[in-house]
Amino acid sequence: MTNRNVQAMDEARRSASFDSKKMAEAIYGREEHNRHITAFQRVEQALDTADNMKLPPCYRDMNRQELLLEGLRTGKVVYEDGVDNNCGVFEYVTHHGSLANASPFGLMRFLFIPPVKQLGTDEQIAQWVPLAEAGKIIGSYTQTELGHGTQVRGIETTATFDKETDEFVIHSPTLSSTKYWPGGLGVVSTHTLLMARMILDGKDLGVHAFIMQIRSLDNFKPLPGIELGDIGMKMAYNGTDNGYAIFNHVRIPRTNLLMRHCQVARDGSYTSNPLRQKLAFGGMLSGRGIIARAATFQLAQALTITTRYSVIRQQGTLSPLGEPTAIIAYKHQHSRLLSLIAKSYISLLAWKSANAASADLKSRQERGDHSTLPYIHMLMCGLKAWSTQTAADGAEEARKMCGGYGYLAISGFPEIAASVTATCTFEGENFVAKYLLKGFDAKKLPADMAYMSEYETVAEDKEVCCAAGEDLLAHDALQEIFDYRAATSAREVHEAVKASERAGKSRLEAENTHALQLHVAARAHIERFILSAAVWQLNCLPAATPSAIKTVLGRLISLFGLTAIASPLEPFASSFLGYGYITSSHLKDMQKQIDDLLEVLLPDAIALTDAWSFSDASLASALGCADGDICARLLAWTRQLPINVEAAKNGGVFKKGWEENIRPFLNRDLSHLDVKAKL
Ligand SMILES: Cc1cc2nc3c(=O)[nH]c(=O)nc-3n(C[C@H](O)[C@H](O)[C@H](O)COP(=O)(O)OP(=O)(O)OC[C@H]3O[C@@H](n4cnc5c(N)ncnc54)[C@H](O)[C@@H]3O)c2cc1C
Repeated sequence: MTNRNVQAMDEARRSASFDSKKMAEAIYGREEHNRHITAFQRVEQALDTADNMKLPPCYRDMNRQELLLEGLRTGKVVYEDGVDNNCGVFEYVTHHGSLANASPFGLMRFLFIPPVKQLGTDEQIAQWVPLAEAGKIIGSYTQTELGHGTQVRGIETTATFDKETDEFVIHSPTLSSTKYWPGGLGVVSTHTLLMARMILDGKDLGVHAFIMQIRSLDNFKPLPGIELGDIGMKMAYNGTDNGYAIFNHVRIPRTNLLMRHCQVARDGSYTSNPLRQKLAFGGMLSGRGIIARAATFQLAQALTITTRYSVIRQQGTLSPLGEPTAIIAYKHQHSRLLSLIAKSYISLLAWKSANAASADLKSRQERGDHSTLPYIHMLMCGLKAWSTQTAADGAEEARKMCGGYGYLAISGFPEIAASVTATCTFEGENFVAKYLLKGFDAKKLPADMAYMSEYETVAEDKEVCCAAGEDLLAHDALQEIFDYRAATSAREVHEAVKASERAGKSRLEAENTHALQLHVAARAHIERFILSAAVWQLNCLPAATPSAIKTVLGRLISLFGLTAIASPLEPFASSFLGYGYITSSHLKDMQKQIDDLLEVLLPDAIALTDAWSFSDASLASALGCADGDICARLLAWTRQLPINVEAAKNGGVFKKGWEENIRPFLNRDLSHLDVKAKL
């Protein structure tokens, strides 16, 4: 008997205008794609998750401790796979494609080794990095305190230098200085990279980074003077032990201060690079890039599940003959789906450009050139903020598009949506707005803001976009519209801030007064980067890339640009309308182009999500299996749920519930009431 769902999926796959494997090679690079596939296969074999008719272990009933044990089991397999096969695929993601800090070992390559390399001297790097890379120690990153999250400068934990013993004394002086949140800190890590205020001769020199051993490597007990614990269940990330720590005058060697950019000598004298603070937080740049990329993958996972589900799920009809219609055919469904698919691709392309710029900064810094640091800092903050917000909103939207089934744990959505939303929270600062204001305050606009000089005035500028009809699909035309919005909104808010300052407000107060306009200006500046970066990446594809791939990527870029401006569902669309550059006639034309693009891209939907190459096991979704046999999987997994297995053993009776509550409920004595009910 042919399976209708499998057949529908086959047809949807065959309708594509391009080969999804070739697309995968275009977005990942051929070698990386192969490495990615084989690494996931190896790990899924080792974790016994390759058989997709079996309920994935993450859906077993588990309490806090069992969830952590499962996180340790899987995290260990994944970390060891990386070491044994010299493979970097799982350095930043888990076997489910979440950001690596969802695993107890995941902070090591993400937020322990990179800052050590960035802030440590050559000897310190040689001492600590090989130990961490080989998994001989387990590292975490300890910054956030009960009283201090976003505001890192407020950190209260102290590291006071004791000249007598050549040691720093680490101490939590107040309740609010309790370290709270660090991944891996609660019960797993042996060492942590600690952010604490350095006190030398009674003088507070601000926040510095230290390496600190926190547990004995022999019996694993917290070292004397250290209280450690797990912070309990979270919305997601329950396979790892976000923890708390309180330090009571704990001594560490002076040489555990990371000393590439600052030094404390044996006699207690302090020297530092004037750029120390900027360089100290430079380690965060790569972290932000990693977060942005991981959030993009999680959005792509959610969209893969929803697209597959939408192809086989039939409800209602569009046919005059009353034949059932797959929900993907409904415009409301596929317009949201394809706009989000476009965003996921554009997000990855933009990340590639930002990552290249960040790598360029790194090599410049090795030659002592830090000139592009402020720009890259702004770029990474802005991209991270945009990608994580887009992914969190998009994953939630994708969940809703699967109706009630998207609300099931075994759909995979609760974990994806709840874990990707955390990426908006950590590394949360947004420097873009301040950067724009500084740019205008400077004598000459920085290079990345130079495009703004083409739009010198705000109120008097009555330019109107000259593109119309199909010309609005052109990337150049869209770029001009994005540039115009970014320039005018930045210039306008700068003038507003200046006016508030002239009226007697401090800069901080003025910025707070105009915070919403600043937010729009920051988003506009980042989105114009994102658009230009995506176009750049498209133009940089190797000449051998099939033209069908280039065509579809070009369409996704147009769809991204047009929907940002003209879709009624886009929250920032109105920001394009200022100063009459875009008129109602443009909007009408754009909506027509969007409609046409949606029709032409619809047959490519499955191939576009296949190209991300997520294995069934990594999606862990009964709705998202590649073959489309969704009903079979839903039912098989549902039957294997521990509650149903347990009931089946007792003839279909959920025994504990029956004995403890249901039977007493049904049999309760109602003789004191005048109740006539009798079976
Ligand atoms: C899953 C997860 C993992 C984490 N892992 C780690 C880790 O490994 N190590 C670690 O050290 N920490 C970790 N954290 C902590 C994380 O870095 C903090 O939660 C984050 O920095 C935000 O701080 P907060 O929670 O104190 O929020 P707050 O700073 O209190 O922010 C609350 C709200 O106020 C707003 N706000 C705050 N200050 C300002 C301002 N100046 N201007 C405008 N708005 C403002 C914020 O935008 C937010 O909306 C983790 C957090 C999560 C959720």
